[in-house]
Amino acid sequence: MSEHVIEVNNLSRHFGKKQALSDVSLSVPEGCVFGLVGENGAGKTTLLKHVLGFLKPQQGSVRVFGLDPVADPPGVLGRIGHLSENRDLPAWMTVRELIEFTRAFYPKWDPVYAEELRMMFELSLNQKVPTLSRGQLARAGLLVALAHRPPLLVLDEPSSGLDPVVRKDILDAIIRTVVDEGRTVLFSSHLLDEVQRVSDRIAILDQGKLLLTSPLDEVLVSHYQLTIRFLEPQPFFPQLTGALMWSGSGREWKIVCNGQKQELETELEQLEAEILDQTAPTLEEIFVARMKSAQRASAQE
Ligand SMILES: Nc1ncnc2c1ncn2[C@@H]1O[C@H](COP(=O)(O)OP(=O)(O)OP(=O)(O)O)[C@@H](O)[C@H]1O
Repeated sequence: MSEHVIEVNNLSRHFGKKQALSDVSLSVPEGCVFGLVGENGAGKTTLLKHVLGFLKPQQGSVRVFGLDPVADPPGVLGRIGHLSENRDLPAWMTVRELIEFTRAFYPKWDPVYAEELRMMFELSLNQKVPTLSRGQLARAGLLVALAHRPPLLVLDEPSSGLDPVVRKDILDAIIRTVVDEGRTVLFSSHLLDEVQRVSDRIAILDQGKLLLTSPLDEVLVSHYQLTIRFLEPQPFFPQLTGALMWSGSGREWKIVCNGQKQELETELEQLEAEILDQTAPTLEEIFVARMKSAQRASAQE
């Protein structure tokens, strides 16, 4: 098997006139937590469905464990723990039946771990699936995704419906345990602080296009935030190399930038502007800056 658990090459997908994915290429190395981020409708679920083999690529290819997930569903799905966006669990079952039913599909099901997770998630065996709250549904979905100790976990918005305490304590613990055991996690999330906390690598999707895919620490060190003061008030923010997003008015502005600082510093000198402060932006600030910059670029096309 290649060292990449998932390889996506030039994947494109449209639904009617809607281009949901456009020439997306990325790879997920073994043993990594890969966070997939993007606004609503960016194409995250569509990408995950291709990884699971639920959608066939219209263009490009997807390989999971070196296999085509559409051609070999047992070879791929049997090794994946999956939490879907809609948590679509069988509505007629109790939690006990859900556990027994799912167990039948997985020879490597670990009943002791399943029980540990059930206790941790405070799920009662006799509760019926339709009566579970959103948070309980997510926890039940996570339980059945995890209890066969799959080498790959694919989680679509795992935090959605979980309260902050559960989210932080349980999700982080699960994700770290999975990776400490050498397994791999691919998850999508809107919660950028969470993605920053747990991910080794990230990808940002914007309207079906891949804006960036990189190790998280590289993303963080290649962006910086400056507070600058001009000699004279500026009616508009001037063009500056690497500036992705700016806010402010008059003489003082805050900017989020990407890339080498040297060129920007020279430009600031020429504009008689001084740097008052430099900080490291959070992933959320970088994400917003990248989206704004992409929107400006597409408005100019
Ligand atoms: N089966 C489908 N039929 C028609 N359009 C679809 C279908 N599935 C997805 N789309 C469209 O493709 C685009 C990408 O959808 P997708 O669900 O992948 O986005 P997402 O990033 O997961 O969004 P969210 O964060 O809201 O879950 C959206 O415009 C969506 O409406």
